[in-house]
Amino acid sequence: MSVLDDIIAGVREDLDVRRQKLSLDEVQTLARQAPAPRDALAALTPRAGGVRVIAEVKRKSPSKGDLSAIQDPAELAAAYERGGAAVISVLTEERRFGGSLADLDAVRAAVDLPLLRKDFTVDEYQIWEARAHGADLILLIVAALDDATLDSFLKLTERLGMHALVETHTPEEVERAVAVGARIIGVNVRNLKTLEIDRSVFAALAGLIPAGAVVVAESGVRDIADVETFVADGAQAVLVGEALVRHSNPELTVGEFARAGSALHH
Ligand SMILES: O=P(O)(O)OC[C@@H](O)[C@@H](O)c1c[nH]c2ccccc12
Repeated sequence: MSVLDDIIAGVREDLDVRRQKLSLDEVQTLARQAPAPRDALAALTPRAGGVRVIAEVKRKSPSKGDLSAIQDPAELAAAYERGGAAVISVLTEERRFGGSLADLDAVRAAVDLPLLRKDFTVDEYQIWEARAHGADLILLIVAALDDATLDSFLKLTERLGMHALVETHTPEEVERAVAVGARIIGVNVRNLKTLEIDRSVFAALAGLIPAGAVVVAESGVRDIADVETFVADGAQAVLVGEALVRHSNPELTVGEFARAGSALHH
């Protein structure tokens, strides 16, 4: 069983527990009562001379273990916002990433930016749940979904006024993302089946993404030089977790990353 399969098995178990407490019907009602979604696509659409930063609240990961004892996710997200993040990502997967919907709620209450609920979406319930908790963007990992499911999840997401970051790691997955009409396409340079990072995957795949879709480089950003490389290879946005949560001044670092991209356009 790959790491991805293993993570998804846990996600499904945890989801069954939540569904016992709150039915799909009840979550749908909460989603319909939630304040209107913010436009994550607009927030990620490139401006002249700048890379958009999606700054992630990430406590731990299966590859690295504990990353940061984040005492106050709301305070961290507020620092990201002050630093110039375009979107805040909040991991909600519990077992491997130490996240929760409580973290998402805390961040929602603290910032005005669009929020990405970062999880392994394998059930329609999670999409309604994301909206009920104030998310504006969800993650759809192509490797975890068949074509029909990917298509129906993307349609439901957009019907609820949200957008999807459609994550890929191979040329075939980019093709599948494009085929369902994804408007925000991420290239994760970490292979979720082996957890290995290969930054060269970004350049190889970015060129396959048609103009009109927002191109996001995900994972493996260590420093300004990495941001510059991804931007030079076609990234319009970068998704950064570890480098921000480990830094003593995340606000400053978000700003540096956002500017690192823009320097290349002058
Ligand atoms: O911490 P990093 O290397 O900056 O990576 C952030 C983000 O890309 C990573 O958390 C991620 C990308 N795709 C995912 C899918 C599930 C969980 C996590 C992820």
